[in-house]
Amino acid sequence: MSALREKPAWRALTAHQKELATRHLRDMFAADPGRAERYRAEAAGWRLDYARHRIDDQALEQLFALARECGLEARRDAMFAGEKVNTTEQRAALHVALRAPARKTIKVDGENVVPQVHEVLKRMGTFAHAIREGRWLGFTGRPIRNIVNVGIGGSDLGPVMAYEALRHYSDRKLTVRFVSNVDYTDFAEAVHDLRPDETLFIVASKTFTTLETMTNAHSARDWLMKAAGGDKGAVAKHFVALSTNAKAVEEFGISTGQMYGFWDWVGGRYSMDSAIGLSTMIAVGPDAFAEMLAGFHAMDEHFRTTPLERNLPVIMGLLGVWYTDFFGAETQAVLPYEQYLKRFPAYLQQLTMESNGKHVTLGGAQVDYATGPVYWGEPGTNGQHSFYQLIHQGTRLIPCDFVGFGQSLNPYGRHHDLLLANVIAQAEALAMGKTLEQVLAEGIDEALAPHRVFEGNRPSSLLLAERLTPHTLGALIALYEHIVFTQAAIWDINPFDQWGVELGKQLALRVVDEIESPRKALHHDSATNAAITWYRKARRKAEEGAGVTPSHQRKVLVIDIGGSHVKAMLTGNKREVEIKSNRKLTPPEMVKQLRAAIRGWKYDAVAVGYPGPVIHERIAREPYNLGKGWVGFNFTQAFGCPVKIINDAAMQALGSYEGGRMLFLGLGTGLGSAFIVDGTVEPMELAHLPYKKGTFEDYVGTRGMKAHGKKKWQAHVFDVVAQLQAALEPDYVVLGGGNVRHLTELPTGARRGDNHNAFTGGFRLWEKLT
Ligand SMILES: O=P(O)(O)OC[C@H]1O[C@](O)(CO)[C@@H](O)[C@@H]1O
Repeated sequence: MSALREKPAWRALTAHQKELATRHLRDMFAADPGRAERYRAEAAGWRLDYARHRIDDQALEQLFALARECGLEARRDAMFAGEKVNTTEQRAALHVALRAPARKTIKVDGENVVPQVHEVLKRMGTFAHAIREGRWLGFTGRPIRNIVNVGIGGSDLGPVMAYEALRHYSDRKLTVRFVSNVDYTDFAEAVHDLRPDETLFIVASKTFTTLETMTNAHSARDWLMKAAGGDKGAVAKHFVALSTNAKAVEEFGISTGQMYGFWDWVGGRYSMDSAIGLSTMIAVGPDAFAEMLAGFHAMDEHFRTTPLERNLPVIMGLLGVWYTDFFGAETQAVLPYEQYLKRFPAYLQQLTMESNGKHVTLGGAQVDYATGPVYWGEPGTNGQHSFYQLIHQGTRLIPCDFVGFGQSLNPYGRHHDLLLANVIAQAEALAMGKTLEQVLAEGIDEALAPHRVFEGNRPSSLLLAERLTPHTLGALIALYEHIVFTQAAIWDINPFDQWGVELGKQLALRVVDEIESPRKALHHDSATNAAITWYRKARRKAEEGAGVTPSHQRKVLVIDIGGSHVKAMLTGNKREVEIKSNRKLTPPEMVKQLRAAIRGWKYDAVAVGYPGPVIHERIAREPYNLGKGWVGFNFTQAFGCPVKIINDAAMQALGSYEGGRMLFLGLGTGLGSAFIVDGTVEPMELAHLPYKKGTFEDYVGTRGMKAHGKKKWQAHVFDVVAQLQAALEPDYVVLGGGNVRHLTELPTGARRGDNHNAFTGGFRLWEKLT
């Protein structure tokens, strides 16, 4: 049995629950006139009424004892002190530092992080003012009016929720939208009525690698480029990034001057008050954003300093544990009676379920008790006409959190009275119910009476604040963050990691590759294989319907760009065409000359092997041995058909690939490299790794051959291959590139490549449908 179940308080609670399970809230209220007053607590503008819970003083005492036995206070203090409480990622979880006043000191690894936080907030404020005052201009000189936040999970849900919640306070001249889903419909609908020259994209991603966000960000850039006629300068005016990954942001083409950073000690779902909140700040202004942070901080301080017995997050967290572990409740409903909070339940789903959906303890042991419940909800009163039936008369116990405000932000007639009357009445109806006697006394027919009975005894919290303001919103969010923390402390789980999202992500990458390579054999379970096969067919049908050439009939023009020549070949055509290249060759010039050289060739798609880094099929850096203008060049427009770009070594590697784990090394002027594992190509930049007194390239590139002579060069090639074999453990190595012909023999485990394989690689690239 787990240590938790052995704790005295846990045992006492188990016993006491048996007693309380038989008692009705009706009776508890009747027997205890002071109940409502005693079971009420306040903090940071919020009033928590928890009298309608199936508890008594003894249950509460034991719950607080449990919290103490589980070391809640020490765990909380460790979090606030910047200790690495996220143990599986060896990180602090210091979202509380994001809203700490400038005078505070909070250290991570000995460094006070509060000044950095305020530095970023200041920069965000300057930028937000520039947008709000119409001083930030788009590529045609028109002011930015549209803000599109591109992010997902914590980089979307928090900003959307806060924008919706604070819409009343927002600048109505601005249009603020959010794109998260990899479904292109999300993007298409978000921008369909927007002018590109008035639109700012905020690419929000902690890691800047998230598939959905990067896919949408690239589509956003294409959308802008199309309108800006390929003018790359437009990116600087229309894109900012919110991230911890400066390198990836730069590779995408956003300068660090337009990046607002945060830190690895901010978890994605705890980040809406970091730079990730830029869209919120632009919408409501830096002052209101600061007010929201003050609300967060007020609740943080309450959680940090108030005794457990009067501590809102602790009380609510423990009540959640009470129902989850002692009453077997599976879910928790959150029901805001405030239309502006319509996205609050969705936001809470990530906060609570990504945090506490865990099955092992901090020490890695399987738990033998239930952890995080399913959070769900909708704004009232809408839910009343939908799922409340089940809460009132169904067979499940569903604790509810009702949220309401004393004043409406849009007062009119009786609307707010009706709204508040409903939330109060729902809490009462759930707790008190209606007995058979009461039903019969109303003159209801006996046969019908059982259908009209409400068992009652359904628990709920009623959270009330005077008015929805940035401050009360901040405090409300912090309240739930700390509820989650309290529960994690009891359950002895890590609320700050999210390994559970990884497997699906990995498999999706494998499946997408199989979908796009329709000839690839499938080795999943039979149901997965059948689903992929079904979709491959649907996809082909859609392509045929859209008049797109199906992959098996497609004619591909492959272009292999090198420092001295650009070579091209067409599907089904053995003839290779080449033009000269040099240090001045620009992409428009190359396209012009090449088109002249291949006049009469008909193709549906182009594959380009580019001598430099290519990330997500986009050129990431200008080439060393050619002219300028390659980054961001619109090849699709230039060739009038879809174009795929890949690193040149990776293209040759793909053409040389015969399955398994293959390391490819291109021995030429430099050293090209790529690794392919089970069909997935990973371009590499091994050339510049340190080797002897220089780098690999210095010894095995043409320069190395010239400096040391062919014999020594060959010895260096053998040595480099041996080192890489030891490090990467490929099944085989393919040595390609122009200089491979100078090798008199080959290292063990190596095969000779063929430059022609570059073309095969280009054709293979298009075997994957787009
Ligand atoms: O901000 P990022 O790095 O794009 O991540 C987005 C989301 O993806 C997750 O890592 C997993 O779904 C979330 O925790 C996070 O909020």
